[in-house]
Amino acid sequence: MIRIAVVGAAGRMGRTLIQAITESNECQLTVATDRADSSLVGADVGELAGLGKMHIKLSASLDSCKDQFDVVIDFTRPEHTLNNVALCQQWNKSIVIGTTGFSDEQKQQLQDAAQSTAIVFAPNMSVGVNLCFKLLELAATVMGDDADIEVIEAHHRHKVDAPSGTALRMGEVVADALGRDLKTCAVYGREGITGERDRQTIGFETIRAGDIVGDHTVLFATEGERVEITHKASSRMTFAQGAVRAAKWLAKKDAGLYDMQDVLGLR
Ligand SMILES: NC(=O)C1=CN([C@@H]2O[C@H](COP(=O)(O)OP(=O)(O)OC[C@H]3O[C@@H](n4cnc5c(N)ncnc54)[C@H](OP(=O)(O)O)[C@@H]3O)[C@@H](O)[C@H]2O)C=CC1
Ligand SMILES: O=C(O)C1=N[C@H](C(=O)O)C[C@H](O)C1
Repeated sequence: MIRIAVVGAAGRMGRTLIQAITESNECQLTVATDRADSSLVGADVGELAGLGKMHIKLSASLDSCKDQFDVVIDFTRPEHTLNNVALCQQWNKSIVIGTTGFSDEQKQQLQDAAQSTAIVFAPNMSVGVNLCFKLLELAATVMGDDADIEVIEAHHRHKVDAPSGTALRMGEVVADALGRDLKTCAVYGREGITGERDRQTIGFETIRAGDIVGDHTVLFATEGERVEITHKASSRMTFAQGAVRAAKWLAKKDAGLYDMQDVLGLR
């Protein structure tokens, strides 16, 4: 049995992860934490996730539980994730990271930590989105520089980062396939007198509304036809099940920075 600690356990993904781990035969939830000042600390995490009593209390931090888990699953915020990575480094634990919104400097910190820690870091844990990354490579190669390329994403009103981590990764995949640097060719939203579109750019549009779980479309448009590659998540369970799959896979791995393409054998 792989013993799992879920951090951010009271959050949207945290609660879904508790459910997904409970449904897995090879994993066991042993630790769940959230903000130290949360009024939910001390609550039964099974009840938090709507599953009835599990007799595991929501803890204020990982410190007091370090002998009780093998792998951490973290869907929180970048600063908190980096703290948890430092603890995993110190205690020789593995970590699956779904958190998005990292700066380049923070991503470098993850890369550095992976010298001595096994990390799966992926902006989207669903099988479908990871399949789309492969389809995008092909579409970009075939449609090439003839196409105008736009990445459009929609998420719920509570999301705090934009564009989504998935949209940015989609942009990177397309840019890499076309030999472009996303840092210099990305255009984020448009307003006012923008001038005509530069074909070398990759545009990003963000929608935040209601309870949308996560929609992503990459549009390749030429004069005469359009190709659209779309993924729509209808339940957070798809991300949670992907994260549990990653935790099982990671438990047998040496230090390194991996993503869901590695976990799913798509590399
Ligand atoms: N890779 C993937 O497949 C997916 C990634 N995500 C990403 O996962 C992250 C979380 O999403 P979601 O679950 O919707 O967000 P939520 O805000 O619902 O959950 C985050 C949880 O982490 C807690 N938290 C945040 N900061 C700290 C901290 N410093 N110390 C302790 N606890 C903290 C929050 O507490 P509080 O509410 O008090 O701040 C909250 O309970 C986002 O970055 C999102 O983009 C989401 C879905 C899929
Ligand atoms: O915040 C979310 O909800 C999601 N975030 C991830 C992202 O930023 O790409 C993945 C998913 O689309 C849901």
